Amino acid sequence: MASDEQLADIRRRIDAIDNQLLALINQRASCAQEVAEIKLEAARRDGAQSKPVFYRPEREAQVLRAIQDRNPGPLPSDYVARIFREVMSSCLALEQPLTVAYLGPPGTFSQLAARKQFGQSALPEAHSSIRTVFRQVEDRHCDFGVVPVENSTEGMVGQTLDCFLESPLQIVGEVELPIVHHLLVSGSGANQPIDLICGHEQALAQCRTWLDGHFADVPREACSSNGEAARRAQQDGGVAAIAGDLAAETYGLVALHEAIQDSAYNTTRFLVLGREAVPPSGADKSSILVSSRNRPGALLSLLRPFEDAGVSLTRIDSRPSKTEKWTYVFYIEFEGHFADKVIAQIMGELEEHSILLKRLGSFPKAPI
Ligand SMILES: O=C(O)C(=O)C[C@]1(C(=O)O)C=C[C@@H](O)C=C1
Repeated sequence: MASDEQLADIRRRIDAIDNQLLALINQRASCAQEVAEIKLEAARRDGAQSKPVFYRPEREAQVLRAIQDRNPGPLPSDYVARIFREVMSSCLALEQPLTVAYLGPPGTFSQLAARKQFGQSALPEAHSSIRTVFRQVEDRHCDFGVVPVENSTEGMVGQTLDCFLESPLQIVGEVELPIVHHLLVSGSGANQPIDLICGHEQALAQCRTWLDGHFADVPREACSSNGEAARRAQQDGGVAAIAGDLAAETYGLVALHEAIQDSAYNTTRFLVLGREAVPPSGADKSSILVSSRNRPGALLSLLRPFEDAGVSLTRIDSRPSKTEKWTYVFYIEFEGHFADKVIAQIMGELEEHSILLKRLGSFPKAPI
């Protein structure tokens, strides 16, 4: 068979498969609509004042894990999972379009994290501070929120932990993003000398060695976000921004130098904020804020129950309590769900040793 005919034959097969996919995806969407009806009916029966929560992070995590486990290839499992994330995002939009507050302006890694968690069919809303993202969800202006919590090179984001101290919100998910920074300039500034480099303070820190090696004499200025730095570069050809692909796309910038972060493993974790607790998904983490009286062995008494029960801690950090001098609140993240018997026992023991114990939420481990 001549190659033209071979090509035409394969394309006919692809068309036939696409038709099947189209029919199946729409059948799936109809099922999601039926699920929505059942959720609405249940809420009416319970006399709920507000709309039911259609988004089920634990169910989405289970679907994505099952898809990855069963994937026969040749597509890699994380590609397949991303496709199914989008399918669920579209199905959910038929049930209820979600609004998601994130740390803006448009083009930040927080926006990218929101997209990774909720897909393209959610409605992202940029907000100017981490505190405002919390408030948007607390006041029901947005359904969910996405905020950064830690970076692999720069550590914890203190502001996020401080907000949890005062907020009734729950952690309902986590998102991990590899952070790749570029040195971006406006198209018109590509041949112009750079007289200022802007970036979020964490971005500047994450690229410090590279900047010292390549632009030691150019002043650096910290901005409120990478998106804001990109906006500055768009307006002024002499300004270069440190930001990622989404910022380049959003503000029409070009990369003078790509992937300038000092660590190849530079990763940021984000937390997804919601108003309701998430049931177990089968592979979960939980977070608490806990504080004990300032006495010898205090931290040990908070950690021992985890060790005795053989529960792995995935993160521990401290913040000044802000109520008393030299007292600290510990942010502890661990494997398991508050509904697990062993975790409930640990919480019981911690209650005895602590002066503050706040459960921030149990949530599915990031499936992709
Ligand atoms: O199973 C549900 O509760 C659904 O609403 C269906 C579905 C899906 O498309 O699979 C859609 C949205 C939810 O976040 C979880 C799953």
